Amino acid sequence: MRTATSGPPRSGGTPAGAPLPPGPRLWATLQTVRWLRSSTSYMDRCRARYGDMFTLNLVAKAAAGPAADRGRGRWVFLADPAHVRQVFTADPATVRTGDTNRFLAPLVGASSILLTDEPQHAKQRRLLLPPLHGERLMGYGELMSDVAEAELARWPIGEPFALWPRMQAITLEVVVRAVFGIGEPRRLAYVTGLLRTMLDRMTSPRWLAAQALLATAAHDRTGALSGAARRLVGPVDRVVLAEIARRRAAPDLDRHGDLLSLLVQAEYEDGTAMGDGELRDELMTLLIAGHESTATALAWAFELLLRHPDGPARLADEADADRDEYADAVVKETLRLRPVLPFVLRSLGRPMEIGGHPLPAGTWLAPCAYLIHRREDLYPEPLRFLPERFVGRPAGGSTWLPFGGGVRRCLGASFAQLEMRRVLQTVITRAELVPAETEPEPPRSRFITVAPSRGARVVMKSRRARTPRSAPRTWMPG
Ligand code: HEM
Repeated sequence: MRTATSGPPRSGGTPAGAPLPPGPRLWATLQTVRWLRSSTSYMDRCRARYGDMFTLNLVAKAAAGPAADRGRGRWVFLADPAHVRQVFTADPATVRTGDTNRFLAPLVGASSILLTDEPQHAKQRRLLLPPLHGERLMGYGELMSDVAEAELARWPIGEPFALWPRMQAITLEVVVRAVFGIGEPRRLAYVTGLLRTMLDRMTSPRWLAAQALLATAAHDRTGALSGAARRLVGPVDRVVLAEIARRRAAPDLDRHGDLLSLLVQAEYEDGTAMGDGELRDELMTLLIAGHESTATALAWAFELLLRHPDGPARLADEADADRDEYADAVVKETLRLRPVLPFVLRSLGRPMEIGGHPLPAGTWLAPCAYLIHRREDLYPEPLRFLPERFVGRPAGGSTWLPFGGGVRRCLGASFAQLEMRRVLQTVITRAELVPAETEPEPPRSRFITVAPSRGARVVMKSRRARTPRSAPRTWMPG
């Protein structure tokens, strides 16, 4: 076994022979074990040792599929905002994303927006973006508060429980209702139940281990499903395709406000519309991207806010006065300190020089929100949860990156922030919550997100009756 030393690693050599930025010289398997034990601590240690640009050699080839062969599991982490800006604003033919998301193909389907690159990706974004922004978005605010209200009524008083699964229930119901417009309770329970089962199985350690071992058999470049994946996704697929058929047959489609109805009517620039397969893939993408990440971010928001002196009281006071500034700051600070997706991935379609390092085509880059958010020069006392730093101050374009950036920036960023504000406001104004344990919860990696290790355990001391809102709330778009 080799030991960690500084300087350019031999193992960091590229197919073209140029050395990648420095990084640990351990075998890839050992680096992967350390990464799996705690990806965040490993990133912290590597940044302290190698600086703002370092290379990890991870056993990621199998999990990412054949397209990763060129990257060979070596990821160049970027923790300097100037380097990340350069990547996010680069020509899309040079900096690509589809290949790096290939491992999601069994779940989201080969034509998902997550897996395509320009020019197809831009066409898909033009269709998917409008229903998730502006006026349309505001229409979902009441739905979010109502779902949170109903969920809160089911929580026990005086007993410890984990908030994370409760947040998953809220965000799953919100996204299913927003996407499909299903309000009928039995059908809603059926659809959310199917999705929950699929997601729980696909993010279980057993499934992930099987994926890592069998990934190349599980899907090919076109994203064809393996038998195991098909058994898990099949029932959800059938429900999604049935909803698409129902919507296509609806005589009053233009009166529906749900995302599916809008997408069925949407047209590409050449006047064509999405086929059933494309619609299925985009809907699965929205359902999956739209629920787990928001639930985890909400669990972190409660875990951090409930330990912050005066935080809950200030958020409740402002909510009662129909003001959103502090809630918005809590959301931004939560996503700064605990970005649920700590980094994004890009692959180089052509050579590129970053920070004096010539990087050959095929290199994988990891613009790293987690490390940038912890820079003392950008955020004084970076390890403290201080929502006040965002009150009256907008988040910086290349210094606050929980939603990634450039042409791939999260399509649901505004939706997610609205949902986080509404759920926080509903719960904090209606319930007195305290942390169940005195020790703060450390981060723990789960699938591709980083969640509170104990699931954000709390005790609800009391619950209050609902107070009607006087007027629609104002809010700051993310
Ligand atoms: C707190 C919650 C969320 C977080 C932290 C989050 C984060 C992210 C990140 C980091 C990316 C990758 C961006 C990049 O590669 O530069 C992404 C992409 C995406 N997200 Fe989210 N997301 C959240 C919620 C949502 C919601 C609610 C939806 C939809 C309803 C959504 C839909 C998407 C889609 C469709 C993409 C792919 C965009 C593209 O490739 O063009 N996300 N998200």
